[in-house]
Amino acid sequence: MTAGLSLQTVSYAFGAKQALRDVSFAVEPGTFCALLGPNGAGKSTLFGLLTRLFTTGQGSITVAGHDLARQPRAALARIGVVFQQPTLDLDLTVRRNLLYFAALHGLAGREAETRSMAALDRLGMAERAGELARNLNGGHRRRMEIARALIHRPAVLLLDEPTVGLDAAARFAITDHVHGLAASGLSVLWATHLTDEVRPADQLVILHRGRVLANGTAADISAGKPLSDVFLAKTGTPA
Ligand SMILES: Nc1ncnc2c1ncn2[C@@H]1O[C@H](COP(=O)(O)OP(=O)(O)OP(=O)(O)O)[C@@H](O)[C@H]1O
Repeated sequence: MTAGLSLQTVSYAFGAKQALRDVSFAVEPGTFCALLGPNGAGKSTLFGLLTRLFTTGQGSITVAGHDLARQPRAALARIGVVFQQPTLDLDLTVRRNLLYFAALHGLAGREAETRSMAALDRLGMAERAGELARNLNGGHRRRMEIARALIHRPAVLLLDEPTVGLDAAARFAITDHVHGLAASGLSVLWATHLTDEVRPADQLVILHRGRVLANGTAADISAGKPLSDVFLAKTGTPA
């Protein structure tokens, strides 16, 4: 069992539509894992299961050693999530947004303040703490959401296509920051359909039609070829 994230033979169906089939992989602490799949591959369904938006009786998921079905509170307490759709209060300052989230985790006073500022600092956002969220550009709003997801000190960070809608510079900055978070010990699961967000040393899980087609380091899977070519060959779909 890993201290990070582990899935064993996880399946899920929406009625007759099988969205995930026997999905198994683990993300160790200190690892950036890119979950690469075309639209409809099952990435959002997987995130729904990891956050208990849905539950399944097929297979098991553990987070930092806690079984998600049997110890959901303990498991969810170790997960930080950045959803595809932004969920910020634009009329509050950056700092207030984080403090509200800290309160949801039972943190208040100086502890909440210290953790919020530390999380902002990790994302290079400390000097923006007093600004209204509305006045930030898309990249900085995303960074703020990532900072917010770190306040309760999760072991596992989930990000569902976090760079959608951002320009190239903001995409690069965020990808870089999150690689840094993985290097500092987090297990990061980063869902994307963009091969250029994956680095050779990253763990790569290719998901297609609900199945894991490959799981290894990106360098091993691409074997010297462009990852987009490998992806096309494996899935029949351009990345
Ligand atoms: N509520 C639902 N009811 C029925 N089928 C669904 C539902 N949600 C998703 N699906 C189907 O399950 C499969 C996996 O969808 P999912 O949204 O998880 O893929 P995805 O990889 O996240 O794609 P995207 O990048 O478009 O969000 C798809 O075939 C999709 O049509």
